[in-house]
Amino acid sequence: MPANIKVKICGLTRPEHVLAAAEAGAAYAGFVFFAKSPRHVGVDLARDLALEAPVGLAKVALVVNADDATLDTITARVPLDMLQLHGHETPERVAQIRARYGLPVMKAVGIADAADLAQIDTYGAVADQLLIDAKPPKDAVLPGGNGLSFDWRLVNRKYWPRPWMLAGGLTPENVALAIQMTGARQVDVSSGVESAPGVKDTTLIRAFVAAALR
Ligand SMILES: O=C(O)c1ccccc1NCC(=O)[C@H](O)[C@H](O)COP(=O)(O)O
Repeated sequence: MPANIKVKICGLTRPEHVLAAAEAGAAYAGFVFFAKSPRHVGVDLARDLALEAPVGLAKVALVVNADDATLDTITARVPLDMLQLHGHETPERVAQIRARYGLPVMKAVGIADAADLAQIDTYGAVADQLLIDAKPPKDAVLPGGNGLSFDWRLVNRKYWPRPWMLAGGLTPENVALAIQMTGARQVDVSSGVESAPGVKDTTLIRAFVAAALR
């Protein structure tokens, strides 16, 4: 029986790509609120995209070390189903955000080697979900969305009580193998469904979701 995989397409900036993700069978759409990102959306655009998203597509706001004022504005204006914290938020800050906004929180953890896996337990105690992503290079401008993968063997056959999503360098070509090697039940992609940084590609979105769900 095919596994019930959930797919998140992150960094969406255009309504046709939100629709393509939903029609292909993605479960989550991610909107990036990070000014240095080529995928950055302001609150007004994110609101329009979220309002046009088909019912059933969960809308996720990705923020990086956001303060309360920023989160107050985003959550007041954009209809959301989840917050994704992709910076250096402490476990205390994760718990605070979760309590303040009443939305499920997914905390990103960057993995380069086995020592990094401890974060999964630390943040698993306070977050609703975890995004297990490649650790960005030291000089990277972006803390995520760099199209880099980590050694999937690090998470092979591991069990964590919180739902988690595999991310980092996934593509239509490698996502099936990544799922098979890690046992992930959820996958997240950004660069791998783009024709250029920040430019999503409908054909690649469809191919990625099909490969993940097959
Ligand atoms: O995508 C961005 O521009 C971004 C900016 C700042 C923080 C995180 C960002 N993306 C994180 C994601 O959720 C990505 O989907 C995830 O890191 C995987 O990215 P990729 O390797 O490009 O598929």
